[in-house]
Amino acid sequence: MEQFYTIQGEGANAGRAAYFIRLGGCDVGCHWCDVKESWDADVHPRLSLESLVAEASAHPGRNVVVTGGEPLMHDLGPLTRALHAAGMQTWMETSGAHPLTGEWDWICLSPKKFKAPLPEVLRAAHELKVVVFNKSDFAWAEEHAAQVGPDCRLFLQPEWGKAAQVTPLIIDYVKQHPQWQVSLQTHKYLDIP
Ligand SMILES: C[S@@+](CC[C@H](N)C(=O)[O-])C[C@H]1O[C@@H](n2cnc3c(N)ncnc32)[C@H](O)[C@@H]1O
Ligand SMILES: Nc1nc2[nH]cc(C(=O)O)c2c(=O)[nH]1
Ligand code: SF4
Ligand SMILES: [Mg+2]
Repeated sequence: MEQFYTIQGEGANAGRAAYFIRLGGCDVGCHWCDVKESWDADVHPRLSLESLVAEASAHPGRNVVVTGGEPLMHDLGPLTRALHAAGMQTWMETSGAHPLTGEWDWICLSPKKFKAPLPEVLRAAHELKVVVFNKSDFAWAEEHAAQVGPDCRLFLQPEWGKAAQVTPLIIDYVKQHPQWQVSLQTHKYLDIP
């Protein structure tokens, strides 16, 4: 759908330069999704692997975030092998609702109520990032934290439209449950892509 070089705004790698590849297509249907224009894969241009990897490599940063849409709706083996061959680090943003493909240096799993994450993605995640829309989401976050590996880092991120109401709840929760960290969508505050 689009490619851009920016700063990773969210989660464990927030603040680090990264080239984003946003793949079209998502069937999860989050009502608060901030990129609904990504959902229909057919309206976006198809690019060759070679041109995508060449564009990614043309920047000083070596980190590539593959996001979407839902990237795991595609077979990500060829893309991630080509990125690794070009010396790039491969990071993914996923809901985990489709089978895991690709070679990953960092997987950020953001599970959704609308289509459950698969156990194989929960086990492989380096980071669990739960979007908090209301107070019932803390118990739901803990259910998923119980299914990830022991080294997986845990983040709570306010849903953007509810940030004024839920951010104070997240702050209180993290103070009481310090295994969790706050994740903000810092790129929105910085007004960058
Ligand atoms: C647009 S999604 C694309 C990748 C994948 N489909 C997913 O949901 O993880 C990228 C990240 O943005 C988060 N996100 C999407 N809409 C949001 C919103 N309104 N507020 C906060 N986070 C949001 C998702 O949970 C995910 O962590
Ligand atoms: N700067 C920036 N950081 C991000 N982290 C995850 C994003 C995404 O949409 O997947 C995103 C995004 O869209 N922009
Ligand atoms: S899974 Fe990700 S891209 Fe799909 S609707 Fe939800 S937030 Fe948007
Ligand atoms: Mg985004």
